[in-house]
Amino acid sequence: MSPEQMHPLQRYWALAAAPIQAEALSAALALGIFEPLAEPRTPDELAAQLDLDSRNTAHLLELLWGMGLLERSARLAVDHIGGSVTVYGLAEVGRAYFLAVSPTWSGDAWRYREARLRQAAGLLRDQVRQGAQAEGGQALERMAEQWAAAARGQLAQDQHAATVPAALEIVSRLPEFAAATNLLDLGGGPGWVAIELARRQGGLSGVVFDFPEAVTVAAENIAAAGLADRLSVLGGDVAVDAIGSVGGSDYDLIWCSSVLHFVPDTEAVLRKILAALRPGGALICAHAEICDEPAAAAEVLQYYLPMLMQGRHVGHRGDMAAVLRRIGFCRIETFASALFPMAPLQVVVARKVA
Ligand SMILES: C[S@@+](CC[C@H](N)C(=O)[O-])C[C@H]1O[C@@H](n2cnc3c(N)ncnc32)[C@H](O)[C@@H]1O
Repeated sequence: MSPEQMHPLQRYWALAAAPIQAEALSAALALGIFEPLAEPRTPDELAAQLDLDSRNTAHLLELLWGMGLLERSARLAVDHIGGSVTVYGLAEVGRAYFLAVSPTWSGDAWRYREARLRQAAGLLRDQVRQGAQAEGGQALERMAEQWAAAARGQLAQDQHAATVPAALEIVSRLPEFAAATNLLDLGGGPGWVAIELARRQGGLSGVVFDFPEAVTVAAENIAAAGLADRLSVLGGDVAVDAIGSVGGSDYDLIWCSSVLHFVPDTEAVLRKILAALRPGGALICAHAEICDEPAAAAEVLQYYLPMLMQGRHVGHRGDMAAVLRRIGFCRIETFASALFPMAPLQVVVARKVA
């Protein structure tokens, strides 16, 4: 049905109903419903296995099927007299992202996002009335610890499920990638982007820069991946500390995704990036920008409004490219990438003059 055929109130009613779908997924994760459904089962079989109410298990499975997480099919009844019974199994998306044994398991990342957004929604009214609450002196330290915890949890899951495949796709468009030797993954958290780029391109060495607490996680992952001879870590605050080099040589590729929203002065960090690149080197920056088209703007804002209300930076479409041009980057390309699970991100590739 096209949007013109929908009742104008439908999208607002859908907002009121969204917590039911969110809770259905939340309950499925909490009750461990996806694991047994790796093999198709009837609602009765599943309910018996997990000690659940049979009737309401059937209702929940029907909604999860409607949400695209499960597949539904008919199976001949055991006694062959009662015709067929309905069985539910995992759909592709359920198997890839919500089965705990999957390498792209994203259950914790989804739960984290859902809880954070619910919490942020609860603050919104007061933030509009009173503005952002001032953060105390311990704020940066606490934030660095929270990012380190994220690097062990939801951020690693996000990287395996989305950021790494997106990064591999994005660099495959870049003529510079095949010849790149020195990479910086700026604000790289657990470091999986650097690790997978290094695996893809055997001539690549590099550095993962992040808060000291977070890069210890990256260092562990690099060691476990057997790449400690090519990748190292550097801990610091990008707003104040130097961002290093590879063995004294400038970087020829800098990857920076979803980091600059968190720094107080984006332009200052971009100037630092420009200085750290060798002539002809490229920055790839993936980040959210607010679009001019209303529905697309709402899609971005539903995730980033809480950050804006805390006083963080989220620019409008084209802002980042304009700053990069102004401070001296050249050959700037911009495109939207839908390979990220929240709203599409803007990808800006910008080069230092050769
Ligand atoms: C949203 S995560 C993105 C991580 C990674 N780039 C990705 O796309 O998966 C933001 C990262 O930026 C790092 N970060 C934020 N502010 C920073 C700062 N001032 N200095 C160093 N790292 C920072 C955080 O620790 C975190 O790892």
